[in-house]
Amino acid sequence: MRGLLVELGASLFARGYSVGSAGNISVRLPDGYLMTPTNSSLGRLDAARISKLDAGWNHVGGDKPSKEVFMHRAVLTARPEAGAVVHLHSTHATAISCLASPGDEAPIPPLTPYFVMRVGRSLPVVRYYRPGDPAMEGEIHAAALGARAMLLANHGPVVSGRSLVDAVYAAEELEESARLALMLRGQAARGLTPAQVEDLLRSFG
Ligand SMILES: O=C(CO)COP(=O)(O)O
Ligand SMILES: [Zn+2]
Repeated sequence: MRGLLVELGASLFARGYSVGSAGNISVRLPDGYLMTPTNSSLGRLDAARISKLDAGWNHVGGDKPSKEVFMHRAVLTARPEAGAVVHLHSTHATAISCLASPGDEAPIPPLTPYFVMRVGRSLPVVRYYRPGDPAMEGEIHAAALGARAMLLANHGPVVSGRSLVDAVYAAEELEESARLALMLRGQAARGLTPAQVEDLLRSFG
């Protein structure tokens, strides 16, 4: 699992989904959690130094965990089926999180099937909190009860998945869908119909 985390972090970084030391990833284990260390670059994670937390979220190994441990705890506690959480500052999803009126439940319309299949029906926007602020935990938990992914206002996306690979795929799909939504702004785009969305959720949800 550590090797996969290093590989996927490097892949996200190489393709520009994260820059500098932005973003963090957590993975649920049978006896606790792995988390990327604070101030680490997703592009250069060291498998041996990845933070280990026990089942009570106490730091028990590796470097000091991400300052966003509350964000990851909120999602993984709200969604027992989730195996991993990916938080990025990917450009287009973050741009949408900065819109004055992003739309509370559908800041990105259902334009393509893979957005619906990987991200789901709703994408709440959680109000701005300073990075690492423990006060965000309650609202993120509440949002995660009804959604696999969310946008943090003026910050970026938080995406969960059944597995680490699923969470990464969903984070990538969210970013590309945000890019499409911005490209199509002001144009007469044809989104998926509610019936098409329901069909996708029934078939792949
Ligand atoms: O994205 C980040 C803060 O929101 C990065 O923080 P960490 O380096 O502590 O993981
Ligand atoms: Zn962040």
